Amino acid sequence: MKQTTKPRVKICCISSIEEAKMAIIYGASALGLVSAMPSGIGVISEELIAEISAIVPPGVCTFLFTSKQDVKSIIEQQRRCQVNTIQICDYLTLGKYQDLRDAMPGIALVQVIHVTGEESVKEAVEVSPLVDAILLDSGNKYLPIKQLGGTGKVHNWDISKKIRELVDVPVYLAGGLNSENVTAAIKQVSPFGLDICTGVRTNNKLDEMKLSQFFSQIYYSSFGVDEVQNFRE
Ligand SMILES: O=C(O)c1ccccc1NCC(=O)[C@H](O)[C@H](O)COP(=O)(O)O
Repeated sequence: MKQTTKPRVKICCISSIEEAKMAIIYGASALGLVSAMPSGIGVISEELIAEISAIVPPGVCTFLFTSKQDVKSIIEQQRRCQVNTIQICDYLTLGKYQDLRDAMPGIALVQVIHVTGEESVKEAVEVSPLVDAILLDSGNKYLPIKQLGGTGKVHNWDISKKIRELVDVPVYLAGGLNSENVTAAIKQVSPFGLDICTGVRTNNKLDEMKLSQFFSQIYYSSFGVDEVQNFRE
């Protein structure tokens, strides 16, 4: 996928209608709604996910983060939560992506790849034709208690860049982003989208000042990028 000079922004770990409204006002193009996970601080109930999802205006995507690995449970979860995008944070063990597509036409599928090393490149390239987007994060699904996101940690962006260049679907970059490193992230990886949780929060609550700084930084980062011509070709 070609580089993106002005990335979309997904604000994650949304935990109330007020947080959703704040993120949208500042310019979020997507909201991340985290359902049951083996670890992490961003989890909310499916009832609350459905409530938040219901007030999101057209043009803003609602991502359901799921740790479920079988398609039947994922389909049931989407029906309960009424989101328009499913973010699969682990890998599928029962069923196929096509089963999800058949059961949920119009619902976008995003597969998370936790970037742990060069092996992540193969993983991303193999899964990319089956999904609508890839999200590169810093979790570790091999730990005794899996970490599937919200780590606040940066991974190796050289690998992320390589993945972005090799796959034909949009790539979101996640993991430890904040207003201080986002310019470097955009320059180095040029992802389609940015995903942030910890970097815009204080004591687990969405922090308006950090949110504002993050969006301002992205706005300023998009000036002076000399690859715009490239993108237009
Ligand atoms: O935040 C959590 O508790 C969480 C747990 C398991 C999967 C996802 C989770 N959060 C949502 C995200 O995927 C984050 O937006 C992403 O990992 C980036 O997080 P951060 O490094 O904290 O910005």
